[in-house]
Amino acid sequence: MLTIDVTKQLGDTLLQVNAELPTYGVSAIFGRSGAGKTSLVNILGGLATPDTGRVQLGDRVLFDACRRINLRPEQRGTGFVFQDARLFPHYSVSGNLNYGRPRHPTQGNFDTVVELLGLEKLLKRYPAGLSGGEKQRVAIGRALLTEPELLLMDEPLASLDLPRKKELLPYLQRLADELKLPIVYVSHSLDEILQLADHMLVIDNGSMVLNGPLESVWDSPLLRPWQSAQEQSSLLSAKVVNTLPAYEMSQLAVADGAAIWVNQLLPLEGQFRVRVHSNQVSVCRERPEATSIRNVLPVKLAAIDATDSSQHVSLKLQLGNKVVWANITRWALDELQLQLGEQVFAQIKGVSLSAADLASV
Ligand SMILES: Nc1ncnc2c1ncn2[C@@H]1O[C@H](COP(=O)(O)OP(=O)(O)OP(=O)(O)O)[C@@H](O)[C@H]1O
Repeated sequence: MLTIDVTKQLGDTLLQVNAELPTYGVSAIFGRSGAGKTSLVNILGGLATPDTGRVQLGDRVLFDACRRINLRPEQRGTGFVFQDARLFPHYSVSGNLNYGRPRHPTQGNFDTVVELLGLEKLLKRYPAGLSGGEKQRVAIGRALLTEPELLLMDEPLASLDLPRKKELLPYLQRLADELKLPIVYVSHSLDEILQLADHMLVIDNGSMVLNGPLESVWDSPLLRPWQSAQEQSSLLSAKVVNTLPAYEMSQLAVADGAAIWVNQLLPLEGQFRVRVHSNQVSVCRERPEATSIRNVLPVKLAAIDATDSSQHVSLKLQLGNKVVWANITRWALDELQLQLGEQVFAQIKGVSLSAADLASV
């Protein structure tokens, strides 16, 4: 576990976080601009000192105010990747990668990292001739080659334009899948978090609001204020149980006895997280016949929540042991006279589930 129990006064904002993060996979730190995300990762890496509290990675105490322990950044075994790559301009890519490596590096590690980040062809080049995405790959490689026990990434995609973001994301996914190294990943993009994270900590105005496995945090009503109506969604873990190659469709089992079709051809047995946009879910009292919609699922109406729009409500639909949210108009709610606990049918358009809504796990 990475145990964080700290406070720090930041101007008018009091940063106050008491959380445990897993020591595997990617833990996202999410929040608005100015929430305290960077201050928190700086505390983890030893670049900022908390006023009170403790930070412990496994059985190593990195900071303890009471015991006056405060390991220096280089003693903590943490690698840093910032928004901007911060490469040394006068060193080649190879020189940058070798900077900060341990005196007795793990054999084969250099080649593994170079391969993982696709840096083979860049080794002799200099930072001035690299694209933003290439520079970030070198910065990530340099951080990994210090052989850290924890990798801290502070919005590594933030300074890149959309095509570069798309180019770098698969490398980050590979890192997340292949490295046995905990990664703390700061982001204000739920799209990025969906693709990369297993765990999520949400900070608002310095205070921790949510912390837990991605699906449970995603499902929390407390996350709603961060999502516009278009962004509201449910996250379901799912296994591919059937495919129709001729139509490039795959069926994912999302809950006990419930499966949905998506318009992507995915590997059988593959494990995915699928995001279902609440605006793409509608409800019917009776099972529709002869419909073009591929996904018609029996669900139970568990709650009717107000939204920040006077025209819409959010329906919490129990699908086996999972939850799917649907946004419908108040008009439809009144006309259908839906009752809590009632069984209805949820319709989800298969074509509404794009590649960006699927993340392999
Ligand atoms: N050393 C400091 N002294 C005073 N105020 C600070 C200090 N460091 C940060 N702050 C303030 O604390 C708040 C949190 O800053 P921080 O950079 O951690 O937020 P953030 O969530 O990373 O924001 P962004 O997403 O914009 O990078 C901000 O209001 C910032 O102005």
